[in-house]
Amino acid sequence: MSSNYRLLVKNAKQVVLVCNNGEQYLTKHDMLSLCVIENGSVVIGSDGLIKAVGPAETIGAQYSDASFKKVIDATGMCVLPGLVDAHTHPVWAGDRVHEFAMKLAGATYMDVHRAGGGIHFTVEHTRAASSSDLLTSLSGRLVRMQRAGTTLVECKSGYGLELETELKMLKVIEEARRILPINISSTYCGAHAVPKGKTVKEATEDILGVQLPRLKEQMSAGFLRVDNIDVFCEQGVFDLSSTRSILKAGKDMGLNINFHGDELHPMNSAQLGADLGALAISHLEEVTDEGIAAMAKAKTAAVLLPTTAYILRLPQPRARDMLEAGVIVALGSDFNPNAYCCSMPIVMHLACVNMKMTMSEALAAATINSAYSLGCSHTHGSLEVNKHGDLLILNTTRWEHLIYQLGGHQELIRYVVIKGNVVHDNDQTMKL
Ligand SMILES: N=CN[C@@H](CCC(=O)O)C(=O)O
Ligand SMILES: [Zn+2]
Repeated sequence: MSSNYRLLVKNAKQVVLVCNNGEQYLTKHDMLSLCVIENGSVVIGSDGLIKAVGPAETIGAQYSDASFKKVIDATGMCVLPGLVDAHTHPVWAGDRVHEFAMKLAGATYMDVHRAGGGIHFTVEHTRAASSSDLLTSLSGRLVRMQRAGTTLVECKSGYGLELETELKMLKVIEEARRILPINISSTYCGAHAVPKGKTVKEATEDILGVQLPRLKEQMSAGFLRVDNIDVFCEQGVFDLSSTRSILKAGKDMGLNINFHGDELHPMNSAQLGADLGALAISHLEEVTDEGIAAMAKAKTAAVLLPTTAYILRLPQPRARDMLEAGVIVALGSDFNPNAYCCSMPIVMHLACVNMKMTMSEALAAATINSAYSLGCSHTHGSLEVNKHGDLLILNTTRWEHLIYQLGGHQELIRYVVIKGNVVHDNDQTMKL
């Protein structure tokens, strides 16, 4: 074997594959015993795809004649798949640190929203911002996520609420996709709030009659690639019937349904999503038993967002009930001006402590299941041959340290690799 390969990661103390049978998602007990190789190596080809992963000795013998552009000796270190952040709102101008103070003093999310703050505050600032300023701040946020181990991230629009700004945001996401190594799944979220001065009916008509047709044109012309459609289905935002018509129209355009539901009130969003064949529903703090059963049956992923309940002091999503019912549970940071968190390791920690998930469940949720929620688990979310060579190398001998050491990821993550290229090399890591 003498062809050229991009990367060899050799002799790692642990290589966490997550799964190794081409599973598209994991549920129930399969989330409890992840596939881990002790003393393993990984080979990534010049196309950025994984060519081999297995015991270090076997790989060493098989590839003894091969040449590699880069070799990383991972002795005493752990390798795991790049993390997948299944829910973020990273394109915006104007932070909301002042609202954080209001919420700490007792205001609820909806108190702030109804008073014209919250999403409305961000919409005003994002409408006024230039594309280049939005791209600069988006890039900084994505680099921060990447340093914390995220290699695939879902990015929503949704702070425009009218055609021009929604398109501006989606184009900024498209540009980030072009210039940055991180993988992006792009989501149109024009129904993130009812714009000031409009009724739900008028906002829905604008989305159906103006925004979606224009988006379709832009996509067909190859100017934009959008993967998912989202709606905030909530009391005082989009009701069940407007949500249904918007999601259905998006699906007819070929977009995956992936929306906000059952967050602050039980809306039967889970049942609606299951009925429409949604790939994912996020939040679900108020999901009912019927909603959980419907999602398990329809294989609609539940994207749980531990930062939301933490920051807003809401009841925690019922992760254990969902896991026991066989729902495909995924995780997201929900990065947005309300929940300013770029770190999936912190999200996994919160999921374990506050939502009672095990560390294995949290890692499966933040890799293969998050990839499934974005329709990408055939290419991402585990270390298997022919998948993308996206991985993390931790300066520790057990992978669980990434979750255990709250906020310790900056010291633990030595390398972040995307398609076999090192995109982050932190030689300040410490064995702690
Ligand atoms: N709940 C709706 N949307 C976001 C919050 C967005 C914002 O407050 O700007 C969420 O997922 O938490
Ligand atoms: Zn959200």
